[in-house]
Amino acid sequence: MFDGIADRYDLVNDVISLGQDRAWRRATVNAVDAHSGELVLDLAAGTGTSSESFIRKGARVIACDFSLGMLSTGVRRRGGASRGGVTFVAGDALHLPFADGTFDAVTVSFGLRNVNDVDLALRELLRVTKVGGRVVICEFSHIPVGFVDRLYSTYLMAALPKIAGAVSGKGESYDYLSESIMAWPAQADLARHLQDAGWSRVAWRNLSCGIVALHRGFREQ
Ligand SMILES: C[S@@+](CC[C@H](N)C(=O)[O-])C[C@H]1O[C@@H](n2cnc3c(N)ncnc32)[C@H](O)[C@@H]1O
Repeated sequence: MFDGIADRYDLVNDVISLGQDRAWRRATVNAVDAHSGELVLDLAAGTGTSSESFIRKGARVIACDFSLGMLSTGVRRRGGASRGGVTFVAGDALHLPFADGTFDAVTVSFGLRNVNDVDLALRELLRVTKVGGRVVICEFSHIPVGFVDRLYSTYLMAALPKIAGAVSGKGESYDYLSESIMAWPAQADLARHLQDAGWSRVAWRNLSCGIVALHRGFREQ
C-alpha cells in the first residue's frame, strides 16, 4: 500500500493534518533528545521525513522501512542512500537486521499502527536498544473526551479519505488510515503493551488534545 502512495505521502500529511504534523514531529524530536555521537533507529521511517530532524544535534540516524517505494522516494529526495547523517536501510520491524544493543534511541512515528504484530515489534525494538537507551513512539491516539472523540471519528470516516483521496488519487489507502486509527489502543493500553514488551518507566503525553500521543520508555536491563 505504501509503495503506491510514496510520491505524495508527505504532501497528503500536511493537508489532512492542517500542518499539525510538523509540530508533532518537533515534539518527537524533543522527546528523543538525540545528541552528538548517538545512533538513532527511526523504524518505519518511510520517506525519511521523520528521520531528518534527529540529525540536527549531530546524531546519526538509520531510517529503516520495508516499503521499497517509500525508501526509494526518500533516497531520491536526499540524493543518496546515506547522506548528511541519515542512512536508509530496508528491513522488517518483526526481524530487525541489527545486532542486540546497537542503538542509543529507537523511535517510530506513525508506523507502529501499521505493523502486523505490534508486541513483537516492541520486543525487537528493545533487543536492538542499548541498556540505558530509550524508545519514543509517536502515533495517532484517542481524544479523552467522549463526545469530542466521536466528532473526530466522524471526520476520520467521512471527510479524511475524501480529502486525502483528492490530493493523492488513492482514497482507499486513506480509508485504511481512518479505520486503523479508530482500532488503535488508547494511551494507557499502548503503555501496557510497551511494559509487557520489557520497556521500563513508560509514560506518555498527549499532543493536539490526544489526536496524537507520544509514549516514552527505557531499557533498564
Ligand atoms: C505512515 S508511514 C510513516 C512514515 C514516517 N515514519 C513518517 O512519520 O512519515 C508508515 C510506514 O510503516 C512502514 N511499515 C509497516 N510495517 C512495517 C514493517 N513490518 N517493517 C518496516 N516498516 C513497516 C510502511 O512501509 C510505511 O512506510
